Amino acid sequence: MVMGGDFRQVLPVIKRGTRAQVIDASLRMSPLWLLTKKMRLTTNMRAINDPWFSDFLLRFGDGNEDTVEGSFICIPDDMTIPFTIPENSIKELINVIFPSIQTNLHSSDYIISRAILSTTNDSVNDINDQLIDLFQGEEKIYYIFDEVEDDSHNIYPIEFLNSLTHNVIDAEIAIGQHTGKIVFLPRIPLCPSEDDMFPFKLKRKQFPIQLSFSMIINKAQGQTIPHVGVYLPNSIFSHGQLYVALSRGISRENTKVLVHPAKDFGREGVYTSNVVFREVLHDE
Ligand SMILES: Nc1ncnc2c1ncn2[C@@H]1O[C@H](COP(=O)(O)OP(=O)(O)OP(=O)(O)O)[C@@H](O)[C@H]1O
Repeated sequence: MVMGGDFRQVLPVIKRGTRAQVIDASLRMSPLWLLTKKMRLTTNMRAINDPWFSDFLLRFGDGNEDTVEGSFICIPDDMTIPFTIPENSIKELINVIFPSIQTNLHSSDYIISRAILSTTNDSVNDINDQLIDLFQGEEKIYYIFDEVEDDSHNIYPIEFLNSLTHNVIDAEIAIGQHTGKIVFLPRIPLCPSEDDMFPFKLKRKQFPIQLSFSMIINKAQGQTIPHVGVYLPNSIFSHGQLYVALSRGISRENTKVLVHPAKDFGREGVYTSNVVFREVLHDE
């Protein structure tokens, strides 16, 4: 069996887990780790043309970058969007990552090579809303359809009748091995699983799609984003989050960070927190 990974990146999520529990769940702590033959990939192919950027990623990913107050690292000025007031700064970040968007709305090459990453669904939704508002054209509403599983009485609710008008979305695949293919996306039933929010099981029929001009950092893991914006309205809170966000980029020039509000340490530069659990990186 061949496994691949980078312990500088975010670790498996343990709900409400302590640092010790999160570390304990890592493969690094498994007895299997000692029996594994390790091979190291040492060249960052994604950022091959920007050695400074590769080194910077490794420095703070390994927890070796100089810090202030234990965990705050300095982001070089040219990689930052100055924070003024929230609305203006976010607009500026959007303009830098999605320049001339009005003339590129229909270019899939343009759209798939850029994204803004953030920490919470709220900020992601806010940025997605601002970007989708820039698209012109007729708005169509596609209703979701909620039902309680095994509820046989509520057979034809209004939402269901509504759903008959637009049954599928026809879409063109923009990325990956099926690029260019036209596909029909139907609604599929989704059941919110883990959280026992309700005493019954809710089934929601909806289109399995999501705007992705902006996405949360964990969702971006594994992707290459040539023009990446990172919006940090609050501090990074887990191991490897800042590293995953910034290492999606290919160069210092095309990676922009907006920290809100930037913590003032009475010195030049924009500082943001970086969490590194050194125990998973080094045999200690
Ligand atoms: N040998 C190579 N030659 C040229 N480009 C490469 C090579 N290996 C990887 N790349 C490019 O580098 C980028 C990152 O590759 P890949 O997604 O496989 O890395 P990864 O280790 O999974 O990264 P991460 O874990 O950070 O997401 C991709 O754009 C890929 O095309």
